[in-house]
Amino acid sequence: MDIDPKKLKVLLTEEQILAKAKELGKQITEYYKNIKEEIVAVCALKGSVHFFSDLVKNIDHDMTYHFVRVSSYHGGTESSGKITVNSWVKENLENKHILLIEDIVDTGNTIRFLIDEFKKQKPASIKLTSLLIKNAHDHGIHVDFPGFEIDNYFVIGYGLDYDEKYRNLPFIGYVE
Ligand SMILES: O=P(O)(O)OC[C@H]1O[C@H](OP(=O)(O)OP(=O)(O)O)[C@H](O)[C@@H]1O
Ligand code: HPA
Ligand SMILES: [Mg+2]
Repeated sequence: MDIDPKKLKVLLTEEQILAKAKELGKQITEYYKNIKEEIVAVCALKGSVHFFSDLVKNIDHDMTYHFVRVSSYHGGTESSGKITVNSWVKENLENKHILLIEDIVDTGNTIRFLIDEFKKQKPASIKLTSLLIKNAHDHGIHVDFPGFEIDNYFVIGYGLDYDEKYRNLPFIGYVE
C-alpha cells in the first residue's frame, strides 16, 4: 500500500480525540476513586504515545508511568501474528492496579499478549483503555474504557504508522 497524501481522508480530528481523552479521563477517575493506591499507567509504544499523553492529564488520581514497546506489524497493514517485545516494565507489579493504554485494538493479538503477560506479574487489577477499536474482528477483547469504534480501515496518524511514517499527523486518517 502506498499512501497518497492527496487521497487521505480525516476520520477523527484532533479536537474529537482531545474531547474523547477528556471524557475517558473522567470515567477512569470515577472508576478508581475508591482505590487508594496509585494507578500504574502502561503506555504501549510506539503507537500510543500521543493518546497516552493526552489521557493521563485528564485522570485525577495518583499515578506512575510505565512503557512497553511491542510490535507485530513490521511495516505492513497486516499483523504478523507474532508479538516482538522490544522493551518491558522493569518494576515489580505485584498487587498493583494496572491501566493499559493502547491506541488501537485491531486483531486483538497485541492486547491479548499484553494482558496475558501482565497477569503473570500478579497485579491487583488490569483495566484497558483504547482510543480506537476496529469492529472487523471478533477478538472478544473487553475494553473497559473504549474510545471510538471504527470500520475496517487501515488508519494512520496520531501515533499510528504505516511503515513507521505518518505518526506525527495531528489527526487520524485513512485511505479508501
Ligand atoms: O490488535 P492488533 O492487530 O494486535 O493491532 C494493534 C497493535 O498494532 C499496533 O502496533 P504495531 O505492532 O504496529 O507497533 P507500533 O505501536 O510500534 O506501531 C498498534 O499500536 C497496537 O499496539
Ligand atoms: O489500522 C492500523 N493502522 C496503523 N497501525 C495499526 N496497527 C494495527 N492496526 C493498525
Ligand atoms: Mg505500527
